[in-house]
Amino acid sequence: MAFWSSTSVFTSKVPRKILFMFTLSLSVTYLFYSLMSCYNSFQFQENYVYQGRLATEETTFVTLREKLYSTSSQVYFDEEFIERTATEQTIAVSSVRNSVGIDERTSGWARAQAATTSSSSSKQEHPEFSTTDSELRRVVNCTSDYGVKTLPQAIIIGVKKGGTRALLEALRVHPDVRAVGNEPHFFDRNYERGLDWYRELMPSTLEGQITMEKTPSYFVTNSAPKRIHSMARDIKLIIVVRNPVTRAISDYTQTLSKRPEIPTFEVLAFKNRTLGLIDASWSALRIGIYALHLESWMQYFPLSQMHFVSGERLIVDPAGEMAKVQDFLGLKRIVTDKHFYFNKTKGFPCLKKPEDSSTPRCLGKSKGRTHPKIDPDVIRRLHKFYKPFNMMFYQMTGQNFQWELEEDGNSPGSRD
Ligand SMILES: Nc1ncnc2c1ncn2[C@@H]1O[C@H](COP(=O)(O)OS(=O)(=O)O)[C@@H](OP(=O)(O)O)[C@H]1O
Repeated sequence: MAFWSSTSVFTSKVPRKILFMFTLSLSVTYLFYSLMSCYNSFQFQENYVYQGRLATEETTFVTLREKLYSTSSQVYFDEEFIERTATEQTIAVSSVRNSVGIDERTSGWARAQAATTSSSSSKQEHPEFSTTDSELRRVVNCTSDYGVKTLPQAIIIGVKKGGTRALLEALRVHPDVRAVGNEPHFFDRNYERGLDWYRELMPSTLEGQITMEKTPSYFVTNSAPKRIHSMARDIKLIIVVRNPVTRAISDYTQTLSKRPEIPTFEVLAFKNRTLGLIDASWSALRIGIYALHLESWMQYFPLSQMHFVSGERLIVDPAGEMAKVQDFLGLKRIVTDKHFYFNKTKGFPCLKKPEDSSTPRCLGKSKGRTHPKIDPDVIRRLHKFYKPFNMMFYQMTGQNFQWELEEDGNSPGSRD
């Protein structure tokens, strides 16, 4: 009672103006602390980045971005994990899943989408995201809307089974690269959906970041060069090439894993085996006639806008190939040998995991399949078949990929 009477005396004596100022200052203080809390989350996030990966680098805006996105790149690298988890790019998945031709990745993505109700809940399933620290969760909310969606400035256009996934996932480690996780197939299967649809699939980027995608079938799609050129004549094109014989076997192995009833490689490779007539219309063989496909691209793009990655070297020297790709894209050489290690079980290089994570960063089971044993005579004949086309390709690109030295078919990455 005494309290109430003294309060009313106080309010009657203190001018309303002062009371108003007092309330206002309280509100401003509250707002200030709220903002500070969000800012602290950023700081927490930054420290979190550099403890594990780039401890020697200065903490800059670029490196902050790296962590903001590095969690997603690491998640996408493991395709089994993709099947269980939808991450920030679920938007892309939901738009694409009904339209994109179903390959093993896409179906995995679709399952992930169906299995999860929201990206934030799925993030919590992952050890990286399962922290109970509310600060970390808040920073995700504070920053998830940053950036704008732009059409890609660089595309990995081929080749199927060349090592395109390994390249894209290694590139995604770079803080200035943001890429779509799955294959949009815009310029071959979804072109009628329009550029706005395509742009919507892209992840948001901040200034200075490159938007990328990979769809290996573009390289062998007749209409793709013209379509891509009409979207962006200055686009950068990356093509990962691999010994066409090994590539064909890899392609066949993939089909065989889905349809075990198909004829043998030896049967499919020939129109008439006795006459030695190779069936170049079989897509597994046709894709490997690189010179033929490259010709269509050269009608629209100068060679200076194309970069050829050796699929073989990407396995034996991933850092070396990454240095050249980063140079081509005008990026700082941030992805280096310290990001890779050779995983003996997998038989391939994998990305090093951050110190605080137990998540493996090797590609999933659909990469690095054991190839069936192919008759050595067929392999010899295929090498002979490809030789002139390979020579032409070396001439066109000014690069010798030395596939003629691998006549036994045992090139890097072939698990025969
Ligand atoms: N680091 C690493 N890990 C696993 N696999 C690797 C890696 N680097 C290159 N490769 C080779 O990539 C081949 C698959 O190529 P793509 O990713 O282009 O295939 S796809 O077109 O997207 O289906 C795949 O072919 P196969 O070995 O025949 O499965 C691999 O040889």
